[in-house]
Amino acid sequence: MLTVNDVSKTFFPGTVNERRALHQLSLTLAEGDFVTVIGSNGAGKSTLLNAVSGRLIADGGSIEIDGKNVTRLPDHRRAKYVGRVFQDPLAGTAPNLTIEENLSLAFLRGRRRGLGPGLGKKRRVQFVEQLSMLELGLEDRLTAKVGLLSGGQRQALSLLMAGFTQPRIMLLDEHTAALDPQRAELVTTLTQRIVDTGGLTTLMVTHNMEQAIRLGNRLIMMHEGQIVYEADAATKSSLTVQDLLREFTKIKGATLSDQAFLG
Ligand SMILES: Nc1ncnc2c1ncn2[C@@H]1O[C@H](COP(=O)(O)OP(=O)(O)OP(=O)(O)O)[C@@H](O)[C@H]1O
Repeated sequence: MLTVNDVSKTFFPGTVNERRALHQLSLTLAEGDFVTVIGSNGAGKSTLLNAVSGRLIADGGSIEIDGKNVTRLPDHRRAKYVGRVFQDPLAGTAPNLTIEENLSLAFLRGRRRGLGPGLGKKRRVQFVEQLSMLELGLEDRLTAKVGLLSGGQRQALSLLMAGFTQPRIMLLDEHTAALDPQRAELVTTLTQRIVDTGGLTTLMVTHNMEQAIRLGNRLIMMHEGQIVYEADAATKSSLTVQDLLREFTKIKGATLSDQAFLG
């Protein structure tokens, strides 16, 4: 489903600001895999997601989604394959548009743009159905401006929108990190539900090790642009936060950033 083969990315090469963000990284996700990604600050987690989404073009290596080589495709040409939710609840939705207009945009993503055809009666019924799944009462507020929603509600909506068109790959980039613990838990539960319902192939970056263990069927740990530890489904089912900390201390000089530990 997703093949990242030997991908490298260096920012400002040959200058004093040179930063090697990804170093010959390879990763393969089968259909329906849900891989959680942890690692130190600056390990290259977001760069990996950016390389997959096309926001950044890798310097070397190749990326295939569903057997199609997308390595050189810019993000707007990968949009129909990729759903993404960012850390910032403001990033995934348009505040001045209503809930149903935002959903329409998501629905039309990767197709011809325009709000008109998105707002038919049939589609509205579908929106209500999808919103009900969030259990936040948003289905009764279709014409409310999204800017009026709380961070957690917006993030739940972003998640729904990202999963709406059954993307071939779902990218979640610390999407619960900016929320208070209660809302983060809600969005985590919704994530599991939306991924399960759609059978979505997913890469999720998190700084919360407990969440990384609880969600998904595989886990990877990154450090300095490489995957330094990987747990398959069998290993992950009995993995503990202590195990992960132990793995991490094997990497000399590194400190694993973990929100759960930072409180
Ligand atoms: N647009 C950019 N321009 C220059 N350097 C960048 C850029 N994006 C990332 N980097 C650098 O690349 C490295 C990897 O960054 P990245 O954001 O991928 O790490 P991360 O694992 O997501 O970190 P964090 O957990 O802190 O978000 C870092 O050294 C970072 O400073």
